[in-house]
Amino acid sequence: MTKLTEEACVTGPGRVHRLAAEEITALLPLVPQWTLENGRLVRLFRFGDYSSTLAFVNASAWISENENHHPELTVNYGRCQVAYSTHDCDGLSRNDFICAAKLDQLFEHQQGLTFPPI
Ligand SMILES: C[C@H](O)[C@H](O)[C@H]1CNC2=NC(N)=NC(=O)C2=N1
Repeated sequence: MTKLTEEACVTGPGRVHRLAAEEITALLPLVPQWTLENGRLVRLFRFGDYSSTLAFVNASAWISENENHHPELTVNYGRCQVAYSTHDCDGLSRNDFICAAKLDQLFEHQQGLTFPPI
């Protein structure tokens, strides 16, 4: 199996496979920080300040546009909840797990960045 972060989403009506429960169960360990909530794949990312939160939101938007796969975002000071589901199959698809893995990678990269005080 390839690494989820190295895969690209396959999108568009009729082109997306709706994952069965056992397929979801097999994929969840690959994104251990995410949980299933009301049929969506969800993770709460936390940040030290608002500008870091928005930096993540904007960087995640690049990934969403690049993959043509978009999450629900709930943004507050220091927090961004990301919730994936796939409208094209009215459930979860591999696209949700691919993008979740890419956001995990983005978050880890951002944590390693330090900016000089302005
Ligand atoms: C036509 C285009 O492929 C679809 O509208 C894309 C856009 N972004 C999407 N995002 C999500 N989460 N699910 C989709 O099914 C989806 N489909």
